[in-house]
Amino acid sequence: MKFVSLLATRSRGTVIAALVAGLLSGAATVVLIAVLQRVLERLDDPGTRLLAAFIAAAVTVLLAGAVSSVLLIRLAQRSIQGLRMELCRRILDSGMRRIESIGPARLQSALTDDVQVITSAVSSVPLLSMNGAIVVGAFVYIGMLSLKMLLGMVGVFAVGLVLYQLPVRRAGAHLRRAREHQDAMHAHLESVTRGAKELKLDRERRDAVLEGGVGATGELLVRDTTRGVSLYTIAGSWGQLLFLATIGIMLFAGPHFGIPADDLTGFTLAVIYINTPLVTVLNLIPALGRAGTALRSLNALDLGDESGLSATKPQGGGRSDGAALRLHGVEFRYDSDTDDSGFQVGPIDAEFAPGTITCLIGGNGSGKTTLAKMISGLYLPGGGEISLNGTPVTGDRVEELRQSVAGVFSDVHLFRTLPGRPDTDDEANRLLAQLAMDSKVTVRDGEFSTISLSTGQRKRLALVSALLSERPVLLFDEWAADQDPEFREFFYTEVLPALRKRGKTVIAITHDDRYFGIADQILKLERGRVAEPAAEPAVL
Ligand SMILES: Nc1ncnc2c1ncn2[C@@H]1O[C@H](COP(=O)(O)OP(=O)(O)OP(=O)(O)O)[C@@H](O)[C@H]1O
Repeated sequence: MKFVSLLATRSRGTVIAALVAGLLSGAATVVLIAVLQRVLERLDDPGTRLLAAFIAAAVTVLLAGAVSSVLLIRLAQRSIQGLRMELCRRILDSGMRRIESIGPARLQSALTDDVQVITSAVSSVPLLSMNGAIVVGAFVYIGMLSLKMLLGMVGVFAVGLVLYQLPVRRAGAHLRRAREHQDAMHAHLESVTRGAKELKLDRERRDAVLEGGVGATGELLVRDTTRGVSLYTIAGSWGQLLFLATIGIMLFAGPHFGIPADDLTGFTLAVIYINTPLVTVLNLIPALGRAGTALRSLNALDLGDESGLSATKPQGGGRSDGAALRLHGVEFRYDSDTDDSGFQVGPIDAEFAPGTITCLIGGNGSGKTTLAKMISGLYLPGGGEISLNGTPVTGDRVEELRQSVAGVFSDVHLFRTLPGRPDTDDEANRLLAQLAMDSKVTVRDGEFSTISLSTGQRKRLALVSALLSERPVLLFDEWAADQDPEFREFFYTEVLPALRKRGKTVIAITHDDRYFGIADQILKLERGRVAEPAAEPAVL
């Protein structure tokens, strides 16, 4: 039903128009079969009226069917696009923590596999409706010939339908399992593409990923998909069997129930006429079953909804010199999947003033990135309060906080297009020259000419993007870790002080103790808490 509403909610008018055209095509089918039967009864001289009726009915069947199909094709394509947009919106409206815990493999699988399966099913709807209209039309015609025949036929089909449900249910169960294997397969495929270097250097691991991962999961996937689709196909071949059974029963038993020979001829004509449409409909049902499973899987994506936080446009934030951030007892907890250990960052009290540089330091896993995600509004603190320019960040002010921060995280995604004003090309090219990237990359119409670069070079482009965004708060998560000594020095002694001079609030997560001296404040984390007493900035 979800599948039907997927189409119906897009455009009620188009659905109704397609339905009316489909009904017209079905009604014309009734007329067409009736005309054919009359012609067969008077083959010697059918007459021009029957010829005209035949042409009119045939043209109406084709035209109305085509109109219905075209409307449904448009509707189907719109539905697919709507579904894709809705899914992307749901992902982006979801909390960062949710996105991280669902993981890229599952999200990728939803955006590609599930949407693809639904796409192919939605694309088959026009064919389904056209053939469905013919089948319904033929049923109506049989009913008009004789109610007894219709009841007999409906009876046979009802039994068939009940029996049809048995394999269909089992098929559904197999396809649901196949869907789970598909998620696991995505994770293995990601290991192959992203971990190609490591796998080439480690034969044992490569075999494990190939045989134990892709191979083993692939076998399960093949098994369950084959069983599911085969069962659907077997169920579909019931159609053929029902056909023969219906014709046989009617032709052999009909005369004993007083059904005239002419009606039996009309009946046989109608049943043979719907052979191909019926088989088409039955063959398309597996695709609908798979789409149902995919839709359920998409709905089961527990993405949550933070859209309320970004519903209103931020009042302040955006471009300004700097922003005053204050943390009061903020904390965040990662819960463990297996036990109740988890990891807690905070409660933390801290202040970040405009025109200052804060170095956020501490050992690996001490909570620096987690704190940075709270500071930038990506993680909502489980307790405590963040204030931005003296106003507590609650509810829809979270978006204001997010839009105030330009963050370059260690796993930064580099976009080819630059943020901000359209006239930034000159400024961007000047920054590229300062970062010694001008021989490799240029900016034109707000786009980098290339982003196929080394890790350190890509980080420099990410820095250019962050600087151009003109946000009041700049947050760097170990930006210099991938840079050569010369550029490390440049970053700490030129870039950061220049930002401070412009009044920006600068927060740099760093392990580079050589440069701690540039900081106005050093915040050291140990096991998620600020180390006491706070370390004093060393003098350069
Ligand atoms: N995605 C996650 N899921 C569950 N726990 C996490 C996750 N990310 C971090 N943690 C927990 O939080 C702790 C702090 O991680 P965080 O990334 O904030 O540390 P960090 O100080 O930035 O470390 P590093 O210097 O290595 O980057 C980790 O030790 C881990 O226990």
